Amino acid sequence: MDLTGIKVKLHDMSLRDGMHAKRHQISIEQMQFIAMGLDEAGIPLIEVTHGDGLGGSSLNYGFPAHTDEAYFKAVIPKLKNARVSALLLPGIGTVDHLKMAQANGVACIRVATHCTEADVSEQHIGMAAKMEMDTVGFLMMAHMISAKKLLEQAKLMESYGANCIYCTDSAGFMLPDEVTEKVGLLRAELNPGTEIGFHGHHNMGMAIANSLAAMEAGADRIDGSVAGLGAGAGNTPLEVLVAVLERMGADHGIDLYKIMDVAEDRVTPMMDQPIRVDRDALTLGYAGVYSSFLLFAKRAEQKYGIPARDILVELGRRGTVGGQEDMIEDLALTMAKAREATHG
Ligand SMILES: C[C@H](O)CC(=O)C(=O)O
Ligand SMILES: [Mn+2]
Repeated sequence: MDLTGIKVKLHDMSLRDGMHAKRHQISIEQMQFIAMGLDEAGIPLIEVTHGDGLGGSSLNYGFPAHTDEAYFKAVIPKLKNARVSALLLPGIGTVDHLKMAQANGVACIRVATHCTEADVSEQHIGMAAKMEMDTVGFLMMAHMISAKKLLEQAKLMESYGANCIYCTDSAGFMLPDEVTEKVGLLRAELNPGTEIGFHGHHNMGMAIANSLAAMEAGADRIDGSVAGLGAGAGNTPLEVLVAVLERMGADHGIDLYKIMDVAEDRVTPMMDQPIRVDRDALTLGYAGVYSSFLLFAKRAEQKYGIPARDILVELGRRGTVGGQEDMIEDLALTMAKAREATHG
């Protein structure tokens, strides 16, 4: 693979996808400390939002330590160069959230839908584009449909005004060939001016390889998290990706030692548990399950005595998708009752 001179924009997820791993409890001071480190290392884009996006604060998704608005007000004025993005899932986040984000200095809105539901993004993408924001369409769980179907959904988002479209491997299920096929088709068929992005999870240990495959297939933006802080086994670990890109001679614009230090000195010390491919995280990838279900399944294991792995496998078999977090406890309870009926 030759990525010599290939330009890529790295987008940090530790303060948004990382919120899942921290049960949305990152403090204001931690947010500022990490964001400033990322900025100094040259990361151009930093996502700051509840793990489930603007308006995610709820019983279903989890209540955060602070509001999105409080995080924006604390973080954005501290940044010298980096711009901040916010995630928005239509139905959870509203147009009012979008306006609040822009008023607080958010430059980029990423409108996320399940990969078959791009049509629900029309209002939010249209509004963000009209507000002249960097407007991204983010197609989640992209392993669940064919490349052709993904392209159809991507074209819808592009037609609503998105200037960048993401292929999102929410379950960390994809292998490099699938990434090549999907990102390659988006690159070939979308408008040449539309950027392409890839968001990976490390559940099968493939996040770096998949990100490289995405770049080779034409992706302009790659998501990752420092020290991998993110849902499941985490996102593409940014400091590792930067080291690999450095070796390959790609044009990434990041200071390698500074990003390593952010990972080691700022992010790792605040992890509640090691972010690694443990058997449950591996099951997410293997069974194609939404990464943010991991901690819900682990909690259900504690409560009902059903192994998280069994719960996750069943969630995968049922084809559950983001937004169905309430199903996890329901399923664990059903499985516990069935087990009791069988074993007495
Ligand atoms: C709301 C999800 O956490 C978005 C995401 O990062 C993914 O689908 O992956
Ligand atoms: Mn993610």
